[in-house]
Amino acid sequence: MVRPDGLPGEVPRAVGPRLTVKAAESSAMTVPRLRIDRISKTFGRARVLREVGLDLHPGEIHGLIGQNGSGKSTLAKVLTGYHAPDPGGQVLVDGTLLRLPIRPLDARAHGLAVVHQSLGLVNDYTVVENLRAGRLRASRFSRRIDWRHELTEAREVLDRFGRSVPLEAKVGSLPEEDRATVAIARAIQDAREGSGLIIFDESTRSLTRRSLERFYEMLDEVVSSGTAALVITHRLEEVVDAADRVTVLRDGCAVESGLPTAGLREADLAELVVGHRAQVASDVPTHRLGRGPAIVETEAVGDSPGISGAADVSAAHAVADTDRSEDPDGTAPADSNPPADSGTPASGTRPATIRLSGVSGKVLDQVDLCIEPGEVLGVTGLAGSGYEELPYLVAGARPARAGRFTVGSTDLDLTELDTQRAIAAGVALVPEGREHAGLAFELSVAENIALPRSQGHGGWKPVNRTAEHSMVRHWIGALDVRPPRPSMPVGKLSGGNQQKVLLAKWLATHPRLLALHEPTQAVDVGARQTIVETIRSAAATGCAVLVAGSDENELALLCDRVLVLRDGAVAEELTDRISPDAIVAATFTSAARQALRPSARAQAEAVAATDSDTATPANGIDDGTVAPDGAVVDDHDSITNSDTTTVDDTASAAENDSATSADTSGDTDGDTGRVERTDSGEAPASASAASLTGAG
Ligand SMILES: Nc1ncnc2c1ncn2[C@@H]1O[C@H](COP(=O)(O)OP(=O)(O)OP(=O)(O)O)[C@@H](O)[C@H]1O
Repeated sequence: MVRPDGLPGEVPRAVGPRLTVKAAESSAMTVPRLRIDRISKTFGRARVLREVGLDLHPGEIHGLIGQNGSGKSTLAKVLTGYHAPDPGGQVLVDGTLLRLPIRPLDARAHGLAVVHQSLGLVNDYTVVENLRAGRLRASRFSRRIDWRHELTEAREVLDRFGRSVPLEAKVGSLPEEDRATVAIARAIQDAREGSGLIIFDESTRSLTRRSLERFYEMLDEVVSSGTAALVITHRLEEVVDAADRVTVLRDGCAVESGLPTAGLREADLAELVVGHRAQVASDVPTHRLGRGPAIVETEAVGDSPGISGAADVSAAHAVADTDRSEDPDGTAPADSNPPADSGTPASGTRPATIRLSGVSGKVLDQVDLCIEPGEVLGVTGLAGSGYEELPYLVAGARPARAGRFTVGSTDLDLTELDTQRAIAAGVALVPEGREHAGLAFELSVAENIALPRSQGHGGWKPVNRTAEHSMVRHWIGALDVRPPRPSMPVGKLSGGNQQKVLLAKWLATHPRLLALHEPTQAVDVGARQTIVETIRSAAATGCAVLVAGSDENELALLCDRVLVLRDGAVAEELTDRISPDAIVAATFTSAARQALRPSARAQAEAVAATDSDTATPANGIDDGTVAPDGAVVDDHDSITNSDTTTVDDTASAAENDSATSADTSGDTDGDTGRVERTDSGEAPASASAASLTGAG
């Protein structure tokens, strides 16, 4: 069937409203909470948003999806005033036209909150400081901050999440899931009943299944008062399950705007995202290689001295020796850098089984496992079960209490392993949290990819620029990094493209063991396929791959074998029929995944059933089929915390930033020698302000 809009694929089915009753009533009766009309944005000569239009209704959860680099984060940043849009567009909140570029104070006054992809936390601040920044109150008498009160407030906010995050820990020392929890909780605490809207830019990406379910429970509560939410995500299942409607960006254009999600499947959304049929987890064949060695497990949960943060992982890897001169049997891949770096290991590599024995960390206790060359082994479990530690322990990035790493005649004591030795032995670690542990954002794509190979044992090695250039080009091509410009600062790439660079950086070392933590986080459905294929190609050349992940879809796509951990030990091994459902069942020891937003789904299905003959058109929801009474409209007065002492005025910092972000400075394109005009105001005035505004 040919679509009227000329796009590939079938016309999406107009399957009737899947809105919650309140959202549907509101949409029929009220002005949109947010209306974006013809918003465009150009960086230099690249137009990354093209006349985007989108309505967000009171009480709805609206998904925003699209390929990496399609402009989702840019749109979110336009809405907070971080970017000035091109002239010509409009943004209205509850019918009120906002001045463009949006002033952060205006955004705030209209109840517009954003959790940016980078989470916007200050790593050196504690959890309570991050949660309460901008809201801290001084005692009336002493004029000092009442920390007891602040702790109570912060605890209450986190309790809603049902996740215990240490309130006085520095945020930089927390695992990604806790960091995401803090950022989301901070936005949700500001939600004002019946008004405002919250934008979540890929903020759920590091939430494990339970936390995701809890997140949507909370969000459901928040939107049921009339607040609206825009959820930017690559997890299509999240959109199908939890969003009322969805907007799809492709190359900066809204190819669908406000499409009801009722009746849509992940595959439909994938097709809309990439423009053609793409593989999703439900397409994965249920048979798998299933060639795992026997597993030995033990029970008790151990304790160990504190784990050093992952923040130093990248730097340590970067300065580590890549000569592998400590490799006693000479089986480690050589540090060759062939011009046509095809991804095959250097000659002389003899694939050998990797044996990990008695591995104990903070949670892991005496775990034994083997990974065959060419095998992709997944490890998963509930948060805190220990699976997240494994990649870091084998890469020397966190201290092990005990354990050995054996491959060929190389036998390493994990308690003495550091990142330099691990790299020398052919272990590459792709950590979670690329922002603070994986990439140097100010450096170019080429510099990041070349970093692990650029330093030798005891000093700098001469660099063969030609070989390096072709190696970098090879990996940019293999992983389809967009735009394919080696000279582009990594910080200016979209999140998914940054993830591809991170992977390229370590694949380029031709590791013998590639240890990955959440490797397809924040990548779109098409890029996920590319990454999966690239990892499998590395495996096909003899690399052993260890994937620690919480995303059952990713594990099902990628792995030959999956180990499910509980309480620091291997509890189950899946060797065949590795489907997302099988992984979830083994992880939660329950039969099925819970729906993310069961109440809304039930309501939507009921509405869809009764109104099936008056189906909603694909391009809008105002079909007048829903009874008008009970619509939720709330007036929203601007908030000014005049009676509170503010320690950090994030809004004004962001405003300061947006004032300077009017496309004035040049970004030199090293490939062409051209100077391109780009947004100069990317870095807000101070690091803390940048973090707190969250953009970047
Ligand atoms: N400050 C900037 N200067 C130049 N180009 C930029 C800048 N910020 C973003 N871009 C480019 O704009 C395009 C859209 O990026 P954006 O981050 O909005 O994509 P996205 O849809 O959020 O992608 P992802 O899903 O990977 O996060 C990308 O090509 C990106 O490289």
